[in-house]
Amino acid sequence: MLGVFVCHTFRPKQKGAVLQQDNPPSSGLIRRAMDALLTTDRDQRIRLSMSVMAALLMLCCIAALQLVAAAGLADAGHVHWFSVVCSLGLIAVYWLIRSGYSQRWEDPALTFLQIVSSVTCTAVAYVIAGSARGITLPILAVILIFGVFGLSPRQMLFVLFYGIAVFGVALSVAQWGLAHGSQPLALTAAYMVMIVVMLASCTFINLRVLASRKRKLELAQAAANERERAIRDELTGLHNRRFMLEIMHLEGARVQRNHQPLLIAQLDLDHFKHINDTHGHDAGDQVLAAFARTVAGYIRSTDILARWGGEEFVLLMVNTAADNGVALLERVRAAVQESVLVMAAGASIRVTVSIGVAQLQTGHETPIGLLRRADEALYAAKAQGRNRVVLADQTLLETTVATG
Ligand SMILES: Nc1nc2c(ncn2[C@@H]2O[C@H](COP(=O)(O)OP(=O)(O)OP(=O)(O)O)[C@@H](O)[C@H]2O)c(=O)[nH]1
Repeated sequence: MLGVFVCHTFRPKQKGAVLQQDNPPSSGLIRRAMDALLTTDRDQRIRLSMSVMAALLMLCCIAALQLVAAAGLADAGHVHWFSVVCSLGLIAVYWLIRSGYSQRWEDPALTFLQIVSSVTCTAVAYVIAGSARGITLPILAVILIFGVFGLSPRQMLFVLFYGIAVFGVALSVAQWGLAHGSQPLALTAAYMVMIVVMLASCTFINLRVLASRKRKLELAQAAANERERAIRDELTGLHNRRFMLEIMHLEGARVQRNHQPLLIAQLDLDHFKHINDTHGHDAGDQVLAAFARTVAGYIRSTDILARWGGEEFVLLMVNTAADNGVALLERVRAAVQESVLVMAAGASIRVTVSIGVAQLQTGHETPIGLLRRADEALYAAKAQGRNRVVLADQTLLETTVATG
């Protein structure tokens, strides 16, 4: 039963036809029943499966108490009421999660509520279980194991102190409050010691587990930050040469496989040395950053722009035909020509850009070969007077777009 429950609880959302055919005929029925019980929503399914597992555990506890009562060791009336109240509690928790009502709260899985109420029920079970009260200790242990992985450190600390308090009361009631329940005080003390040990150990493990989970997250975050730093250009915020080389190889292989057009453009600011010499290096930096923003505002989200180095940029345009790419680059060129960067000191700086662009030749051309042709086209653009777009392979486009 539990095996079926676990298999169907964590099954993938979609199953292929082949897999479904391989299943025995009853599996469809079981799956439908599981879907009805746990829903098909992945998050809800996890929450409900945990609460159903906790409920099965509590039902085992109830069954054990019923056996104890049947053996005449516990008051049947008390056990009866305990069973009814616990069952109603389990149904209420299941309903709150299944209906989606619990999603209004911070903890939609109701883990904390379930663990605190389970600890309370176990303490009550200790009181009413008579001389068989020892059976409640393993139940408490299993409940606490759920807490180790499901509670925050603060919640777990609450459970620690609450557990000590509620079991302290339960042990006192069982020891001194019930005429039929008394046992040697030393045995009660031994129970209390074991309960405190269990609660404290589980709290310790919870803190360790969460600390290592946090450390793992921090390491993953640090690795992600490091990776981001390694592929970003600090000045412009664009991707850098290293990233562009990686992407060029990946995209190059992909488009060759899928026979899609791929364009690479090299963009180089004109007479940038003059800007540095006239306005200073800081002003040059601001021009580079402003240029990056201008170009980024014109390209599509699927295009990738990177700073290749110095005042040189590379733009990769996937699935783009030569005429469309050249038209876009022409708009970029015009926008750069139009924009004016006003410096704090009052000086206004204008720049122009020369652009060489090439389309990947189907067959065996590598992205590096493509880049070389784009670079040659850029050289041609510079040679023809700058501030223009030159396409490497003129047969792809009737005319080279050239403006002065
Ligand atoms: N401010 C600034 N300048 C840089 C940076 N990287 C490179 N440069 C400068 O960019 C200038 C590039 O000069 P050149 O290669 O002669 O090119 P150019 O002056 O743009 O001339 P053409 O490309 O032929 O139009 C050099 O003066 C570099 O020092 C940077 O990060 N910031």
